Amino acid sequence: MNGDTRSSPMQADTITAGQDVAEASRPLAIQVRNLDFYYGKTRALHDISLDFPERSVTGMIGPSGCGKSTLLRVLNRMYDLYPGQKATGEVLYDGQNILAPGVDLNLLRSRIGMVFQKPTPFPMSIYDNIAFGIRLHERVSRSEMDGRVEDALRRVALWGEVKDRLQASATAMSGGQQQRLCIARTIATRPEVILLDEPTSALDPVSTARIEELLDELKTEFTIAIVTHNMQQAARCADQVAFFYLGELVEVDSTARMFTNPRESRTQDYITGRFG
Ligand SMILES: Nc1ncnc2c1ncn2[C@@H]1O[C@H](COP(=O)(O)OP(=O)(O)OP(=O)(O)O)[C@@H](O)[C@H]1O
Repeated sequence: MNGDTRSSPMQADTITAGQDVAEASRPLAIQVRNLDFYYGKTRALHDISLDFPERSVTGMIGPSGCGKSTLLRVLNRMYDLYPGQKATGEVLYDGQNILAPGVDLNLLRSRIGMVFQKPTPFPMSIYDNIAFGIRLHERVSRSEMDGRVEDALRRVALWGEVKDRLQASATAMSGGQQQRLCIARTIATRPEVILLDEPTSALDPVSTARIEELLDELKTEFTIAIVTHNMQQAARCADQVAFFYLGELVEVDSTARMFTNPRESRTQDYITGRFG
């Protein structure tokens, strides 16, 4: 994994079954190939192959327990923190299979950042929440750090709200502010990919709308994968949508096609609310 991966050499020369041709013409940030995932002996993902085009939003939908979060946690090897969990197959990122031994996991997680369902600010100041991740990976001067913190907070439209209280505790912020802070913390380390696991499910509609607007801006620079239970959110935010069912990827296609003319009856049933 080297410095700038924005000009990834990977192209969608092999189009994953069902993947939309327009999406497939973009360079790819991540290619998942024949991925299986096990919690102990239980197989939670079955032979998943899915492309994540660069600088676009991939929405991951499906009923509870179908494996969406599991896949997200594979993409930055978060599962490695838990014994007994195992992934086989390939996840190609920056020309490398990140499931292989010897991958620098700290570096990987700084390149593929993650935002969780519940806002998880560290119990420290707003400033230090952002600075913490940067300090883990880089040595920067105080003035550069000030600039990086300001930039990250501006990107998530928080700067105006917090610039006069950067030393206040992050845990005293509202839920919506905390989630934007967590996104700022993630982008401050300059990742290429941002994984979001139901990032707005604990937020009110106004905070949700702000995060969705933010995603629209962030996708000009970052590759985004978002797990959501909210069909409207997937329709509003995603460029392509992947539908999972019982650990399998049923289909993936452009958002427009997925919500108007899905190929599979299971997808149709799910998006029209017949189950899940
Ligand atoms: N730590 C774990 N140990 C054992 N099985 C697990 C664990 N975490 C998840 N599973 C199982 O793996 C499957 C996929 O779970 P996962 O959380 O990925 O689904 P999901 O689609 O994200 O669900 P939800 O929408 O409810 O968050 C489920 O059958 C779940 O019970």
